[in-house]
Amino acid sequence: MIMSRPKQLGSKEVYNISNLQTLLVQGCLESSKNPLWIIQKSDLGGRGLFARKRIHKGELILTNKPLAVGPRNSGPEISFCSYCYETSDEIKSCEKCGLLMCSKNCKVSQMHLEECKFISTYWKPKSNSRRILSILGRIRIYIQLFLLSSEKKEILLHLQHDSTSTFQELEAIFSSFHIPKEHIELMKTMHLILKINSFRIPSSNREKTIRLCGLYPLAAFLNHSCVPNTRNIFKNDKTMEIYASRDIEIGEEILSCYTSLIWCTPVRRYQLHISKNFWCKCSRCNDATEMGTKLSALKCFVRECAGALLPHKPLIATTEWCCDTCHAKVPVKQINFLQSIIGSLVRILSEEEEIEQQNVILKRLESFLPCYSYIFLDLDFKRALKLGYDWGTKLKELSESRLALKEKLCRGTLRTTAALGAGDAHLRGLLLYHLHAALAERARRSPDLYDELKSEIESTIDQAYNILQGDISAPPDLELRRRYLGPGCDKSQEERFFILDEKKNFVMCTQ
Ligand SMILES: C[S@@+](CC[C@H](N)C(=O)[O-])C[C@H]1O[C@@H](n2cnc3c(N)ncnc32)[C@H](O)[C@@H]1O
Repeated sequence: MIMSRPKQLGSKEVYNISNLQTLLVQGCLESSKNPLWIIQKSDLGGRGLFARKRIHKGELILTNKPLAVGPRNSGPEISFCSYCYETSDEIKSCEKCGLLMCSKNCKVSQMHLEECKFISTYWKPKSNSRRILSILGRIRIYIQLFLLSSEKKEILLHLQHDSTSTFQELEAIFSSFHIPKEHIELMKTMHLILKINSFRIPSSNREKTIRLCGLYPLAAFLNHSCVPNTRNIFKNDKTMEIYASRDIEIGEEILSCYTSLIWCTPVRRYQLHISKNFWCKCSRCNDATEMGTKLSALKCFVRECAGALLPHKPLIATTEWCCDTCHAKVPVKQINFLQSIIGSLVRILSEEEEIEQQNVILKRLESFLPCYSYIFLDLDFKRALKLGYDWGTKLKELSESRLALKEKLCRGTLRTTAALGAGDAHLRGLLLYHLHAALAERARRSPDLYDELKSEIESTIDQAYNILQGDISAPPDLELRRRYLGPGCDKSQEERFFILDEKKNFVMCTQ
């Protein structure tokens, strides 16, 4: 049970990289014995995974099972099963350990039996109140880490940890349970490791589960880039698969993205600093124009000038901003002030569900922001996905103009993500799916248009399928649409469009 606290990553750990490679290959047995990756020292920071051979776009690079999965820290206090993480009102606590569970299946699972023994032996709740028992479910991720095999624990202790984090989130636990002192110390270490290395697991489309994160021992060695060359897929059993989102050359670092591709440089860098404790220095962060997209831009303050203000030295937080047309310079203080006003408007915008109301706020934002600002891109992306799928209106019920808007938003957002060099990122898969859905709906309404739209209807669903297949958050009818509306289907037009009938589609998707 005793584990020593990992040291800060230093030259000794880098020196031990070949041992680490062996440890990871042996400890992550789900990966092939002849991996496509090798662990090496990275210029970005610490160690990273590098391509041992040329990896082609779409190729599976690695498969990784989590060491532990648990609820993300944030989130509302809702009742959920500590094992399957489904939300339910039918939750009862185990009379031995107090963990809350929804069914006998969860209660008799091997995992619960082991954890139940551990909790009832070492951790005593100070009361049996529901609040305290629900805390136990939220910290099961630590219990899973305590119970790892010695081989897996060794990998865990090689992971980088955040030396600056506080333990505020753990205080509620320490004050609610009698926990041995050495466990408290270990939980603090685990907390630091989880902060830097855990991955958000997307929510499943089928079950109502709470928001989860997982610790993936091999994927934890992937460094970050704001223009990554991989995408992650999470399977139903929470296994992660990493695919190449573009071709990766031999010796090139394999990079993941810890943040949103759509956000602009100052926002991404700040979020990475807060969440993962580093200032990103990747090629996109170092390019003020972000591959020519100018997502960070503000309108120039000089009257009559149609130029855009961009950070002069984007890696320096205090850098002045310069106009790309009249070359006027603006101190960062003024920029920060304006950005805080924009931030308040964006907060109102994100709470507003009505497109008409959103448009009023957008008009105000247009006074400060050029049309290519990331704020409009982010909104376009959300609207493209929600139109016909959320806001209480189904695709079939969308007006002609809203359907055309959905198509336009998908195309515009796809163009910008392509300019960023994001390759076959997850977000491109979603946009292609929604573009396909809008085109197919147009052809369903006007069958005469089918021949004209057919090849794009087919290619968009085919590409979306190749990117999203197998992911727990993929649209439920992805596979069905590809089978009926994708390339190579020999059914008649009428038969192919049969699946757009919602009731039949639903029955077939759940079969
Ligand atoms: C999940 S770990 C990645 C593996 C890590 N390099 C190691 O040696 O264990 C994340 C940490 O790696 C470093 N890192 C990852 N990507 C980076 C980047 N683009 N720029 C600077 N540091 C980065 C940061 O210290 C970050 O907190």
